[in-house]
Amino acid sequence: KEKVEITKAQRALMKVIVDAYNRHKIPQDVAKKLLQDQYSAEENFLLLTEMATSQVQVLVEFTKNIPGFLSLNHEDQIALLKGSAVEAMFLRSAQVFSQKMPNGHTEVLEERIRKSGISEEFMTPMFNFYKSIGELHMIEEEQALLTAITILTPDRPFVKDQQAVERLQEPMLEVLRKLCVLQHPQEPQYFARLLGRLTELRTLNHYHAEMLTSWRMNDHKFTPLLCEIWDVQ
Ligand SMILES: O=C(NC1CCCCC1)[C@H]([C@@H]1CCCCO1)n1c(-c2ccc(Cl)cc2)nc2cc(F)c(Cl)cc21
Repeated sequence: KEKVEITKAQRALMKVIVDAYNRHKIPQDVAKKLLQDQYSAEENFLLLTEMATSQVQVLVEFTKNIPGFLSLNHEDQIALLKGSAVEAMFLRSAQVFSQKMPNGHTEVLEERIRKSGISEEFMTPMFNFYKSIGELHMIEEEQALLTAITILTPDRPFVKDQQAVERLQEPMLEVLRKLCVLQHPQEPQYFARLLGRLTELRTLNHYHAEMLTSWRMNDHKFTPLLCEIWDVQ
């Protein structure tokens, strides 16, 4: 039976990541807004682009707090942010969707999102992902570490020094692995399931540009930042 113990240094690393994650959380009010009123496809699209734009800004701030990130090659820093922004947005959306809500609220939220203007064909993969994240009942340390691990994916397009990124990602993976063993002792496969979600997240990457351009409305307007980050317009 492996005696798992998180070292002082690993606890310190986890604290830096969780503090940064909590400082840079997107306001949960997008869920509240969607629960309050029904919006037109145009209003929903505008809400999404506004939320996604501010989430990218928040993601940059969070990433700057990842120990060692700012010492990476500058082009690689951009490549990591550009390569992970969409996944970080879906991961954050899944975490917002999975948060504990009063009875019946999640169903209303799901209904509102299903009717928000997104094409039917993307609902299944998107909600399958949201529900698989929900089933994990992640604690905030796991959410924060998983977001940092997603950003520090070495094999993003155009990353030159992949080894440097691996050297930053590995300690995060090790802390998360230990945390999973300590947090879910009855479930030895929990860590593997968590990493499996990152594979599912990459498949949503493929759909996102089409999800946006097929939004049931004319004339899809994006902010300049989203044009940079998303492969749209
Ligand atoms: O704003 C959203 N997500 C933000 C993004 C930044 C981080 C915080 C959450 C969108 C909403 C969906 C309805 C129409 C308005 O947009 N959204 C998406 C979503 C994201 C990408 C695409 Cl292409 C389609 C849908 N899934 C969501 C799950 C949820 F629980 C909630 Cl509350 C909102 C969610």
